[in-house]
Amino acid sequence: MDVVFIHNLEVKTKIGVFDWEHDIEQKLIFDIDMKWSNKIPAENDDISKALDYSTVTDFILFFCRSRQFELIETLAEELANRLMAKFLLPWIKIKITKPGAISQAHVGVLIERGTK
Ligand SMILES: Nc1nc2c(c(=O)[nH]1)N=C([C@H](O)[C@@H](O)CO)CN2
Repeated sequence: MDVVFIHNLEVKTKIGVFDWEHDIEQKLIFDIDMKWSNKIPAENDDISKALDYSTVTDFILFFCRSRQFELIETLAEELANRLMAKFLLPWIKIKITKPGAISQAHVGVLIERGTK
């Protein structure tokens, strides 16, 4: 399976279940893998046939700035739905890490949607 990935994407957004989190921005780190056939873009050396990771990144940044959730689970689910619909992705894996949440650990969620 071919993949286009965006790893270690840092985004500042309003996220969290507690009242004190509702008005501040916190850092999240996204690791995203998207199934995409890279053979045809490679054969044609043509960005229009590729899954453009710059365009996808811009969409993620826009989405995170325009929406607010309590759970990172909800953010992951909504983002997966939106990315699959907009870019016609058959499969996506999204990992979101919330580095400031617990000082002693890395915590977050990982979801996989679609058909591998
Ligand atoms: N599974 C989850 N657990 C927790 C979340 C979450 O989004 N998913 N969020 C919080 C708080 O917002 C926390 O990050 C504040 O530091 C707690 N647990």
